[in-house]
Amino acid sequence: MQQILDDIAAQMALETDRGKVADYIPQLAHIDPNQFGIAVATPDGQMYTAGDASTLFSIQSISKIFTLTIGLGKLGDGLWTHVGREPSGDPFNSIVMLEHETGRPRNPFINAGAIAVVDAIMMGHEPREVLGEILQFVHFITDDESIRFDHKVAASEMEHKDRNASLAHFMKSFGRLKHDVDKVLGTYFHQCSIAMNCQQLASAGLYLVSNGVDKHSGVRVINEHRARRINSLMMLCGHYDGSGEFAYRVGLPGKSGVGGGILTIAPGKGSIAVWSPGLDHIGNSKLGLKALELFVEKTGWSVFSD
Ligand SMILES: NC(=O)CC[C@H](N)C(=O)O
Repeated sequence: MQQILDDIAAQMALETDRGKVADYIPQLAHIDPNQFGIAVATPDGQMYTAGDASTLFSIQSISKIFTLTIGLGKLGDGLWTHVGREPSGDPFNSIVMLEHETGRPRNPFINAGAIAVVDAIMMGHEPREVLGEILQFVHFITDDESIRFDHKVAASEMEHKDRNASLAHFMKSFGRLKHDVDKVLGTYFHQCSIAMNCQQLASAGLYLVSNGVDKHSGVRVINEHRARRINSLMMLCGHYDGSGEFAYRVGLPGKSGVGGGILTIAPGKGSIAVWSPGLDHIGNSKLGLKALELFVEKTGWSVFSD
């Protein structure tokens, strides 16, 4: 495994077409695109890394896996009255379907859906309390209390909130959001601003590798059928309108973020985190996708092969 990761990192270092760093969040625009990291965590407690696997980056939409898990834990299947579970085929920040579907977002991984999930888990509480709960959850699944929000990134998103604010107000106009829009957005932007490195992220994914149980601690994080369903949603919706391409090229549940990270789950085998800040035209990490495609070719880790 170590050799495989070293080979991938060496190959990625030679790539010249690295995509474009997200600049609609100004705080992310200055990040050096010449970085690449990969980490693999396995249920037996091993961690393999290569490249910039210990450099912190903004996990952005990868955090939507964690709020979905929390939402399912709190509301059970009641969560599905707030958000659907169908792929959208549209960009992550699209508003078009909301009008036809009475303000109920297609799935929890597009921005509108993640905002609806945040509103659902707030349950009358203040952003600070909800954020405390989200961070505590991340500390719990990583067993790492050093993980923090990046307040500068969150503030930068709040300053340029127009698109997400439009989504939120539009949903509220259909009576879909219960809380004050700015409070929901503030919570959502902070959740997206969590800074983690590939090692921490790979370790965070382990509960989805082992049917909802964190094998490190032996603690059950979520029940088995919910873990399976989160993986299904990641496979179908985790890369927005690039989900089909990701399934075709990688064949594993994965969730990307505009910080350039991708968390990928190989059920029963391991959790793979990759990071390279340059994005493709859809907003998914360009080298991240390439590296995962290589990884799956070399390891045979795919839900479509045994
Ligand atoms: N795809 C993403 O990672 C998008 C998340 C980002 N915080 C946004 O709302 O635009």
